[in-house]
Amino acid sequence: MMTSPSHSPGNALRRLRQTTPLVHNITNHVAMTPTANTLLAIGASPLMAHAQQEIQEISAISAALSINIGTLSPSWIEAMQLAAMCAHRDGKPWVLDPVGIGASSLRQYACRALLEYRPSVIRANASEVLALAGEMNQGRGVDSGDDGEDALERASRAAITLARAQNCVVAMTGHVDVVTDGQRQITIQGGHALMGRVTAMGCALSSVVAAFLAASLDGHDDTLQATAAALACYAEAGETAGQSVEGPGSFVPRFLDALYTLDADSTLLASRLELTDVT
Ligand SMILES: Nc1ncnc2c1ncn2[C@@H]1O[C@H](COP(=O)(O)OP(=O)(O)O)[C@@H](O)[C@H]1O
Ligand SMILES: Cc1ncsc1CCOP(=O)(O)O
Ligand SMILES: [Mg+2]
Repeated sequence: MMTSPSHSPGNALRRLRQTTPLVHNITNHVAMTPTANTLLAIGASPLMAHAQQEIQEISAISAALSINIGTLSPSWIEAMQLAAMCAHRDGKPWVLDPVGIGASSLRQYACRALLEYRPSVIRANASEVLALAGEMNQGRGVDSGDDGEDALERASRAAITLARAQNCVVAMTGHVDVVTDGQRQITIQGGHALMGRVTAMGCALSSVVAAFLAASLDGHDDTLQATAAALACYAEAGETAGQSVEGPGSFVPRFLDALYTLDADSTLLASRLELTDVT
């Protein structure tokens, strides 16, 4: 449960829909269209832009930034650094998605460079969290690895270590989601196994987190609460979509519809969250 009703995921969703925050995305080739559709479905406004020459102007009009290293190139890394620098300088929230960081030294270099600009949130699967926390883990390309209880416990500890080291919130997703700022931890239940069978679900979620930060940080929720709200909405939509589909193909449109029709008054949203202090 969240600490007070005013911090409920439903209220955060309502604020997002009322404010339609513009989210600047520098994301990968695979995730661009799914991410834009996902942001539109939940009620935010997407903008994809990665040319260095326009980053400063785009940054000036955006409410939040989402950077995703899924399909890197050297010129994109420079654009990412510039965008992260602008967000950091202007006090705007930004999210880093370290897709497949264990898979190459270019990805590791890019993340190291980007972490200099202090992301508000790192949103990653367990393999990526382990790799970023320095617990050598190559993962399986862009996907997560073991889903067992011991693996979840180990990855949760790594998420806490990472949150403390980077002084940010870490949102680690999988069959259970764990969000931590290093002192508190919120677990989020829900979603559907098919979410792991559709590409760019995590990438799009990172941008949804950015949208929730834009809508909620201004005197409403803190970064941990806003991130947990995003994950609760995603989990709820995923669970709803998964109830009546045959496979990944039909899951995608059902998921977009479920985000679009998500009921901000649903009591299920807050019940998905469990807050604990970290020892
Ligand atoms: N087995 C699962 N059961 C329920 N939800 C899942 C499952 N696998 C992934 N998800 C959900 O899918 C979304 C993307 O998470 P994840 O697959 O960990 O990211 P990525 O696509 O970056 O690897 C999250 O909302 C997560 O909760
Ligand atoms: C398959 C793939 N390859 C490079 S980026 C990408 C998309 C990864 O998406 P997600 O991390 O959301 O599953
Ligand atoms: Mg991912």
